[in-house]
Amino acid sequence: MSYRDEQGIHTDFKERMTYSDYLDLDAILNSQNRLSDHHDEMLFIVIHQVSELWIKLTLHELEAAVQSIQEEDYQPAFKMLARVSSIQNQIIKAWDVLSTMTPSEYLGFRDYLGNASGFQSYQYRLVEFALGYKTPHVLKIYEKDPELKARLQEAYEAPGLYDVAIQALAKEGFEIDQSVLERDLTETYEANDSVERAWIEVYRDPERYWNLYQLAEKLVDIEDWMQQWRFRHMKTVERIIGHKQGTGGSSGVGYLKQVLDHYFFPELWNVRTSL
Ligand code: HEM
Ligand SMILES: N[C@@H](CC(=O)c1ccccc1NC=O)C(=O)O
Repeated sequence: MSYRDEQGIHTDFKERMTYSDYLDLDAILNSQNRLSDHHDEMLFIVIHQVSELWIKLTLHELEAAVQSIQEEDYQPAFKMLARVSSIQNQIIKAWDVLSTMTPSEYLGFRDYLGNASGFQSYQYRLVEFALGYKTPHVLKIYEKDPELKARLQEAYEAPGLYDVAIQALAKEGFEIDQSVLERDLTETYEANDSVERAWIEVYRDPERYWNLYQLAEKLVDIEDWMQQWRFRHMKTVERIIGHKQGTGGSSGVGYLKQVLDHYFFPELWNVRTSL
């Protein structure tokens, strides 16, 4: 006879549940569809799929962290942001595996990729948006997919991690320019003196502003790892395709070098000089 356990779960449901069903492994493990019969295409697909899965978890954590910070519930936010950094560290290690692929091996199946490119990774754009980097041209790619476009548009207009961190500074009593507090969220965040002055105070007296100080350092961790990911991507691309044009239509390595110049949380880096 079937009955419920102390958590209200049916025992016959428990008996039916399996490892594969729970994890939907059929869907996941039947999604490595090579277009060529080149041995290394499997590596290429798997690296991208695991990266996208980690990015999915990153977004889940970032969205919840933004909400916690807005609610001034800092401890859970710190935990989630620490997890994001740990995931970033994990994805960066994937470049070591991918680098075992030589230029000749990649060229053996590159043509099959057509115009597909990491440039089209919408999850990567959602991370950039969550970090306040709002580049409008990336939205155009998704015109043909209204559902996806709507999700991106929403994130594009929403406050990012740094916006809520700056609101936290204002809630603590720091004088932050209205132009920042009421900024157009669809623009990429730009450095502001009142924000830098506030962070300087926080860094001069960490004990007094312990939550804000911890928050700042978590943001620096995330930006630091993000830059390391971008750098390893650029270098891996250089060792595999040199300065060839990208399948997405960009200059390739030149473009990837250029995005490295962008700072997500500029004042947190400036503060190091100003202190
Ligand atoms: C052989 C390996 C790889 C090569 C040769 C490569 C090459 C490139 C190039 C040339 C671009 C510039 C856009 C273009 O014109 O196509 C690009 C962008 C991008 N790639 Fe890769 N990539 C590789 C692996 C990866 C992996 C493993 C990921 C992880 C998900 C990834 C994610 C991205 C993302 C997110 C962008 C957009 C970057 C931006 O706009 O800032 N790529 N890639
Ligand atoms: N942009 C790459 C192609 C590429 O890397 C790619 C192609 C399809 C799916 C994911 C990719 N990865 C990252 O850009 C190239 O120019 O070779």
